[in-house]
Amino acid sequence: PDLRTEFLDLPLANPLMNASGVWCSVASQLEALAECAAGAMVTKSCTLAQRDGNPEPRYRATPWGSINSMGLPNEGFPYYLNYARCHDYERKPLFMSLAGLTLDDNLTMVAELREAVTPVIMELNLSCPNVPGKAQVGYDFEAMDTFIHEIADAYDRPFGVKLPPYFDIAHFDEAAAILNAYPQIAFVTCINSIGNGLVIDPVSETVVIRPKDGFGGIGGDFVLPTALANVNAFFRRCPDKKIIGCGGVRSGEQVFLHLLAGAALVQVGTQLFEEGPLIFPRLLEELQAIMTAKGYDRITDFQGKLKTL
Ligand SMILES: C=Cc1c(C(=O)O)[nH]c(=O)[nH]c1=O
Repeated sequence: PDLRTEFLDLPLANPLMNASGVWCSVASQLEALAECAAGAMVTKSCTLAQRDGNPEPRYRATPWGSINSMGLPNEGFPYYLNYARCHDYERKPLFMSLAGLTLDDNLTMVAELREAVTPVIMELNLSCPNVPGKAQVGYDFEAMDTFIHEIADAYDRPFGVKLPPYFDIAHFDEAAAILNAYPQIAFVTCINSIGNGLVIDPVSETVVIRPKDGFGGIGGDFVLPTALANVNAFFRRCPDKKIIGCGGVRSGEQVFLHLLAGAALVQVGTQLFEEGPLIFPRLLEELQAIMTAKGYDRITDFQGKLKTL
């Protein structure tokens, strides 16, 4: 079967990519992603200045997924802009995730990104759950509208937003109404981790990560139904935008489900953290086996064709 696809008129070898934050913080990781089998890649969300992030341990894998409270550690915007200037865009598209701590910081980064002659695709992160004292913009619809309005004005190109998971139909409606007011928003990435979960070790009777009394973003198997719901909810509500699916992908089957639910591309986070970039050939093989078994020749044979009862 043919796994080729396209995104914003760019050809991709396949619909897979990393989730921002995983295997994409430093040049050696970005180079590994550029060389691996994934069809695209995204950088770690960056702030204007370099950040150390939260104290360790700040990530833990569990049998059903992961918990993290990294605290937005990153090399700073100039580092990733420099990588974007050196990236081989013939090989695969590069997305750049921005997560400025203030609207002004985001505007500063966006203005510079606009001036930089590079075909990088901006993914604006509105959903970081782990910066102490910073509420998620994605859960404050007024702030979200203001952020998007200002950033759309400052950036003259199509861009996307990374959203937190929503759990209420009224919130899907309200978030989609904001996004649909901005044709410049070409894609929506659903979901970021489910914020502020708590993993407890029954033997030591202790939390498993140091920051925030052990509270952190949840990823992995556990978030799959929520991820699929958010992908499908925005797929239904934003017909003029592409949806990038993220959450709960550990095998070709979950890639298939995200595509069926309406995802154009599919990001891998927790399982990439655990397995490394060699996960991508495995996921592609597994997806092709599913497509062969079902008689699908290409992605568009089933993409977005989820059936209801
Ligand atoms: C950008 C910060 C994020 C982080 C983090 O750096 O703590 N963790 C997540 O699960 N999602 C984020 O968006």
